Amino acid sequence: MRAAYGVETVRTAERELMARLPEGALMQRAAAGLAAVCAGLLGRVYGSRVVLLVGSGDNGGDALYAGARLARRGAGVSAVLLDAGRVHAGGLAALRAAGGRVAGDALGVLARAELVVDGITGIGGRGGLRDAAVPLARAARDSGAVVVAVDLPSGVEADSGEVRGECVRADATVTFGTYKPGLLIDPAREYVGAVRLVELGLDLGTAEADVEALQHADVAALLPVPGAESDKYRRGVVGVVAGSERYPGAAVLAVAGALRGGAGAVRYVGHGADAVIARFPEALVHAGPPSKAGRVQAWVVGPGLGEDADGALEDVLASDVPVLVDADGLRPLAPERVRGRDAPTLLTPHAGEAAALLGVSREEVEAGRLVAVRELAALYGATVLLKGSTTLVAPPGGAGFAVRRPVRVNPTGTPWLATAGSGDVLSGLAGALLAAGLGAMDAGSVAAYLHGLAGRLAAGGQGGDGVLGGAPVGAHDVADAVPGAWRGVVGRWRAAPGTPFGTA
Ligand SMILES: NC(=O)C1=CN([C@@H]2O[C@H](COP(=O)(O)OP(=O)(O)OC[C@H]3O[C@@H](n4cnc5c(N)ncnc54)[C@H](OP(=O)(O)O)[C@@H]3O)[C@@H](O)[C@H]2O)[C@@H](O)CC1
Ligand SMILES: [K+]
Repeated sequence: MRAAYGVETVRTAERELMARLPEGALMQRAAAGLAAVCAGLLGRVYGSRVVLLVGSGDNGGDALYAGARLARRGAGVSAVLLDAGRVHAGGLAALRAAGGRVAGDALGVLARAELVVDGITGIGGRGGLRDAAVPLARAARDSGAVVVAVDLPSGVEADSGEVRGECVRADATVTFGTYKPGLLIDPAREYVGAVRLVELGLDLGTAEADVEALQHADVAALLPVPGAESDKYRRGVVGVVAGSERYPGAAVLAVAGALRGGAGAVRYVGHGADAVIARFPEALVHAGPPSKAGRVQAWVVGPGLGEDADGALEDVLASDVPVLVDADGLRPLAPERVRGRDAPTLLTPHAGEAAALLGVSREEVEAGRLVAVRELAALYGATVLLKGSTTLVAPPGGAGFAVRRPVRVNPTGTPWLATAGSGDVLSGLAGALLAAGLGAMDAGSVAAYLHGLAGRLAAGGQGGDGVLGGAPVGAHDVADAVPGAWRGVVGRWRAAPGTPFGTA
């Protein structure tokens, strides 16, 4: 699990560590790690042209000490000081002693730079870049130099991933001690480039992470694997209420996701039965209502239901099993109806649907995704999966949830997934995992992880770190790629119990 901690937690841990170390030791660790990454990116340090953008706080100090290390190895290092009257004195002295200099013509040195170190602001930055810093951020971007952000790209909000106004666009970010939420969440993540963590020795052991991201090993441990005793009910039967005469395809895609998610069986209820059976003869179809369709261990309700959503939604919410509500199921959804349920509820809106539920604009949700997903989880007392370029999954919040648990951010997304029907596949996938017994947080975040990997596999390219290879795909391609994603995560063949050692 990759964990990201908010600024207050980082500062507390830093204070505790600093009290045990000689003065300045932490900054030297940071600067050494930063200089090493810069040297690696430059390839040849001797004779290179490096420009430091130096703000008035310790972020600027890191840049100056790293610049001193590069200057000692023969780089030509120029510091652009945002406020000559307020600069990290020790760092500036170190740079000068190593042969670096303060630049008079900021835009001139930036135009000739090979590498720019962005030390304008780190975790102390607030409210986007100030006016004096804006032309420097633009010149750094336009110079063609490699831009390395110190701790965070200056201008991003460390705790929320919001970007207010102008912001430095980095090719790489060297962050210290721990990841910060803003490095993992859009829109800020778009400005971060490749992230390198430099360990400082912070003790974050008892602190609660603000944001966490699953990694392959976490997902592999959570994926349900059938044993010899498994039957369809042990694997999980998922009910899918989706599709309509107008949108039968949503039914097919949600059922496809559910089958690929490992469901022991899928019960389909709705107007898309003929289309579902034609594509998936293994599905069990029913005319409805859902409560009369037979035993299920989780429901998925909403994709492509159109105007028919209300009755089926009410019927499903009255059940005592986990329910995933998506798409048209979200429109008529009253918070008290969800809060009153005993079994888990997982809501899976995209930004537009989340905006409608919160009564704000779509732009507001997209600009502040972490805040929006937490608000929805509090309003509904439910787990909320907010779809998007960095899909977030928030645990239920609000009254009765005193402990603030981390929001999960999905690291596997790809822009190729922004295609019609892709969300229907995700719903089916998450529904199957709910039916298999995963909690709503795990079901949502594991489904998002596999779905992202499947999108990348189907497209044939990587969607991360700004590199988008591959080719366009349809949602059905994504569903078809889920087994490959699953195999990739599990990563190794598991011997069936009792298999003699050494046999093929
Ligand atoms: N603590 C540690 O142990 C370690 C910390 N480390 C490093 O310290 C960094 C934190 O340093 P920090 O606390 O000095 O804050 P920092 O990010 O430099 O910014 C504050 C300065 O920026 C200014 N400013 C604010 N907003 C602005 C804006 N929008 N646009 C422009 N300027 C703005 C603000 O000005 P003021 O508001 O005071 O006028 C203030 O002067 C951290 O990210 C890491 O890099 C590492 O060395 C490892 C050890
Ligand atoms: K920075």
